[in-house]
Amino acid sequence: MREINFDGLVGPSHNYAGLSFGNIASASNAGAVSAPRAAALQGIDKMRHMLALGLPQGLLLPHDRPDATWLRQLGFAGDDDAVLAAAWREDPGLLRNVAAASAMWTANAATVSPAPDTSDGRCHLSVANLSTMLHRSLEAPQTARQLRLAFGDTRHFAVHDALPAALGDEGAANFMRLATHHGARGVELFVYGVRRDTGFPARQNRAASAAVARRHGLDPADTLLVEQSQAAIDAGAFHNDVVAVANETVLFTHEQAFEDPAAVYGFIRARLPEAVILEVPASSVSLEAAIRSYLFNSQLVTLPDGTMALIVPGECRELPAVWDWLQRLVAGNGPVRRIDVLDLRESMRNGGGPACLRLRVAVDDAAYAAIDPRFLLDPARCDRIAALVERDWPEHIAPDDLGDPDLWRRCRTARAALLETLGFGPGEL
Ligand SMILES: NCCC[C@H](NC(=O)CCC(=O)O)C(=O)O
Repeated sequence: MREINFDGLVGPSHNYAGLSFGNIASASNAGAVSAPRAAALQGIDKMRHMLALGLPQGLLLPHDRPDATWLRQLGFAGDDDAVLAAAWREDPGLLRNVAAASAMWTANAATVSPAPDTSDGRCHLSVANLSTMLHRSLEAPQTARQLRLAFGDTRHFAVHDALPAALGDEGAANFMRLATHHGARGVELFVYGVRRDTGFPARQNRAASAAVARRHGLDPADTLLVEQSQAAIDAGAFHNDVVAVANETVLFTHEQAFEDPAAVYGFIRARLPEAVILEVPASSVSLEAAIRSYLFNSQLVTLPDGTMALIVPGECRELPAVWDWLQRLVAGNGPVRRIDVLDLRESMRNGGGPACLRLRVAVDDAAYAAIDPRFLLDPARCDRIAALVERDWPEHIAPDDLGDPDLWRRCRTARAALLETLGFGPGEL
């Protein structure tokens, strides 16, 4: 069995509108000028890097933005440009929401339970409703269409629609799986937050996590619902993957990630005695430093030789406490043998690190062969996409550009050219 990372390609409308309350990077860069072309190229470089490490790599596509179809529900009428112009005039905030390129963070696209864990032996994917943030709540229908195309073979895959919006669900960013290896039956941890009336929102509802586990046919004995710590949410960890990441036998976590860490570690150790829990104490790396550097939003991956690599964002090098800790991690004789540093600054400035940009799907050979190959990458396809991005993606977007009809057309044309290059017919997505 192998694990494929499906990265979201950064869409041509990538911008800094400051839409995510509780996401400190998004709020503090509100109003800045974005660089969609550079952002997409940084993401493609990450995909190329994974391929060069000998790992399979997939792609999910940018959604249609700005989304005039969604605005029509609000009573705006006419052709797309008329709808967008009216929204910009009457309520610019609405236009900012429908212009967000946030589908790039595919860790929030769905929750995935690989076949060894489920009762029917298929890989189950539940589309996330992302209902806590307006701009992200638009994503589910287009995500569902893509996942149904990519994973349409029902002998191997089951794709579930998003849960009702009242139960906020943010997908795999609040989910961790540990197993002896990708192909073994694993334990699945669903991390939720408890809603309060003040402070930053808890985006993942406990009942949503439980529903996903139930729909996927998981064995309750191998499933744990875990409360995210209030301290982590308050410090800006709007998703659990900002403070913890797991891969096969390894859990890499901040000491303050969970409300009751001892219960989490105890459950893992009881089910998976060979588990290695790498807990970073607050005395070495504070929650604040963890969130600023996105240390835990790294991709922890198993290389073809069986050792693990940690793919970290460049910001980790800028904080001495974090960088020192990483040096100590590779110097020890543990499972993580290499640290690769990637520049993802454009995505990071909206609160999305390496792990946010990817959705993991573990499959055996037969299921791998059943995936629609248009969603899989090799170096030549990466080059073709990069050439298109160089040609068609806007170089910069300033906040007021979002009201410019030229930008809307550019975004539409760029996406259409991408879909055509990748072999998707008109109306397929
Ligand atoms: N997993 C990383 C998700 C980051 C994402 N940021 C955003 O949507 C920022 C968009 C903006 O502010 O324009 C979020 O908070 O859900």
